[in-house]
Amino acid sequence: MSWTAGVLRTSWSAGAVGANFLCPGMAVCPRRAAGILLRGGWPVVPVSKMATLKCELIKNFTPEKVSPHSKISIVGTGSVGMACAISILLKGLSDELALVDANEGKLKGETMDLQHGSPFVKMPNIVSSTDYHVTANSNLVIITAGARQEKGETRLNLVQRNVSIFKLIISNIIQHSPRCKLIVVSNPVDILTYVAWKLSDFPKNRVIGSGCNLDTARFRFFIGQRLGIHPESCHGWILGEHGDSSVPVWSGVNIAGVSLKNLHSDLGTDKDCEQWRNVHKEVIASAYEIIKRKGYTSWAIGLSVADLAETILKNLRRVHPVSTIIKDLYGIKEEVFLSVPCILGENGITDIINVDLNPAEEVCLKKSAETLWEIQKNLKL
Ligand SMILES: NC(=O)C1=CN([C@@H]2O[C@H](COP(=O)(O)OP(=O)(O)OC[C@H]3O[C@@H](n4cnc5c(N)ncnc54)[C@H](O)[C@@H]3O)[C@@H](O)[C@H]2O)C=CC1
Ligand SMILES: CC(=O)C(=O)O
Repeated sequence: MSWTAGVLRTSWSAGAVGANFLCPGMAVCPRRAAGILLRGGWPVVPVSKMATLKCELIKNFTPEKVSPHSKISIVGTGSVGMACAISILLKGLSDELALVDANEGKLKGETMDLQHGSPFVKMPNIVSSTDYHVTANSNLVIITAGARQEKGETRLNLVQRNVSIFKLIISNIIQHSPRCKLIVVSNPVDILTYVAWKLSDFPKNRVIGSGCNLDTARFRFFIGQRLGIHPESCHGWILGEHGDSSVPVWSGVNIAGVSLKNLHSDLGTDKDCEQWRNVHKEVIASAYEIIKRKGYTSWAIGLSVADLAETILKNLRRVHPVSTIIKDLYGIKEEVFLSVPCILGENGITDIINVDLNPAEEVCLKKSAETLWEIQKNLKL
């Protein structure tokens, strides 16, 4: 591990270690460089001693130039960013993970803490810096930086503070990774995905909001709780705005292809004697409840973002409810981002699944779009 030129780095390949600990060219035979001292915050040790042991242990075949093939960067190392980081590390999704945050002390602490877990994960490099050069050539950049809700505060209330932060972040990301895919997580996520799309000038397929991926996970969890079935086997979708005006698609809820609506026609309506619509109310209340109790939400969003990252990096073409521009769908005329089921792969969002919404669901979606547009149209980007 080393802290040089503002980058905190771990690196295990022969060439990279040589380059980090010694000067270029020394990886082949560090013995020659006896007497040169290490730089950058580390104890000054005569290189000859360390190099001798390394030379005894390792016969280097070829100096290795390391360039990551599947690099993920996370901007914002707060509760959400670190939950994303650990979930990605545990899945072994990328060969380099870069972390950026404005708070240098916290960034260093979080990076060191993750690096010390390296023996238990299969990712060679964990790097971090307050400078975005550390994110260079990322395949995927995940943005979790910004203000979070206080107890009882709505997501939409965060918009102005986080738009200002995004102006700085997006210009830096596109400078260093002009071909990356972006996953926006910071709230209000649908509006900030629009902001990221506008500021980056990226094609729409490469700007993805985590959107209702989390709401849908919560929906499946609560359905599973009621039925005593693992959430993985409970199928159902929440679409629209992440959070308060999200839309549950009751007609699509099924277990093993058996439609719950066919079994119980009042499902999701106020006439329902079992009040299944409370499941959706619980989904909406979840974030407020968790924030009241622990101050923030983190684990479920981290796991759900890692699931999106896996689909993208492995080009799995799985379908996820993520936020994308839905102008001209469902009669929506404005440039708003809302969640619909999208096919994801190495090019980001390649296709959208046409969901047959009933008139009431379509009205709800349009209402969300209007609410978001009312805020978006006044944003100064
Ligand atoms: N879309 C979703 O489903 C969810 C979204 N969120 C949102 O994620 C965001 C982050 O939440 P937490 O991690 O709990 O907040 P946090 O306060 O723990 O972390 C935010 C981090 O952003 C950093 N930051 C602030 N300005 C920055 C800048 N200009 N450049 C780089 N870093 C900067 C801060 O130093 C801090 O480390 C919030 O907007 C929250 O509402 C949270 C949970 C779920
Ligand atoms: C905070 C937030 O957006 C959530 O947990 O749903």
